[in-house]
Amino acid sequence: MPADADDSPCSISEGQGSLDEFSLIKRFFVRPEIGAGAWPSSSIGDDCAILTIGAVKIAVTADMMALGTHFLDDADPYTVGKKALAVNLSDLAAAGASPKAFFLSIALPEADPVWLKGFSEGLFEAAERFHCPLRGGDTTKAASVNGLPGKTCISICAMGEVEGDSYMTRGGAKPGDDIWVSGTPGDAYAALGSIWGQFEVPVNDFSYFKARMDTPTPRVELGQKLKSVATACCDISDGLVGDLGHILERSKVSAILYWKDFPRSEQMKRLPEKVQRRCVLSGGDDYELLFTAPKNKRAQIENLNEGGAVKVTRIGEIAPAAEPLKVLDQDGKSIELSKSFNHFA
Ligand SMILES: Nc1ncnc2c1ncn2[C@@H]1O[C@H](COP(=O)(O)OP(=O)(O)OP(=O)(O)O)[C@@H](O)[C@H]1O
Ligand SMILES: Cc1ncc(C[n+]2csc(CCOP(=O)(O)O)c2C)c(N)n1
Ligand SMILES: [Mg+2]
Repeated sequence: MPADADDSPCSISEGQGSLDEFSLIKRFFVRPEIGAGAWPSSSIGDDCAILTIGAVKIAVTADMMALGTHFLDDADPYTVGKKALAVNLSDLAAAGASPKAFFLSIALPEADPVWLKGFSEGLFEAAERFHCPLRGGDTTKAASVNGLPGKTCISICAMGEVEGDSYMTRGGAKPGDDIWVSGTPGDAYAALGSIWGQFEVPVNDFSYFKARMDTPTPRVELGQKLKSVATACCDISDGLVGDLGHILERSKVSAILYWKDFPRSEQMKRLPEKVQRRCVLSGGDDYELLFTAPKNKRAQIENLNEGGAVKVTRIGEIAPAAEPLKVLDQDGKSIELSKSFNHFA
């Protein structure tokens, strides 16, 4: 369905006076439209830019990942390659676009054939699975600084086909809409938080959580099915509540979420309640889809769970903008929220 485009030049939230990830984008990179003759697109702030090229629209996204910031320093190269493409395809999924091409730019401290073999195998496994060929890119050396080796940094730009006006953005959620999420968010952070020593997970469950962190499945097929019913959609990279905040801001609405309704993996349910809330609500690295849809689409959306590769679950509803975003526990009390991921907060 045609999504509501937000044409204001500055629609990314600015943090509380500080220069966090989103306030720096807004302050330094969001500009009024200058492109006479350029391919039109709505303002920066969605998972993908939807570019109109004559009668055709394409979805374009770019995601950079660095060892140490997005991957543990000793991450297995196969995992790095596979996840690097998967997170870009996840942005295409959030737009309901079908992957068609990607470009790879990579900075390497050294030309290590063992690392490159593993990386390229992971990368092309994801490319083949989603029929998305590599069409170009750039390769440079990550120079050492003050005697310290440079860090591997990967930037991928992925492009997808949009069918007519059928695509999703973060704008378009309306008061009264249901809020849905795919899969079981929080699992990836259960691995990362335990590696960082913030909490413990049962030894037998760690490999499940680690696999969810290392090998997210971009919900490309689900995105295609949702584009005709959802009013807004995003993927969850920073954390569910933080990413929902982007939908709320773009759509100029608020939301109430019901913690008792949140889908949780069996492994997640074995963790203490406080840890579950931290992981599921604000963990990040989930690459599940978070979307809104009118109540009269419930049966149609629930039908997707018949034979679909991933379940979708209703977790709340969209409220008028005047209300603050709330997550309520089973007694109707507001849950205190941790911050979702933000590179400079
Ligand atoms: N340096 C930049 N210049 C222009 N636009 C940017 C820049 N950095 C981010 N953006 C845009 O700002 C918005 C938020 O960026 P962000 O990387 O958080 O995207 P996201 O989809 O929320 O996260 P992810 O990429 O992890 O899925 C997106 O629309 C993105 O295209
Ligand atoms: C070593 C290490 N530290 C932290 C994280 C978590 N993490 C990094 S970036 C990000 C949000 C998405 O990134 P972006 O906004 O750049 O697309 C998250 C959840 C990780 N996976 N590995
Ligand atoms: Mg995204």
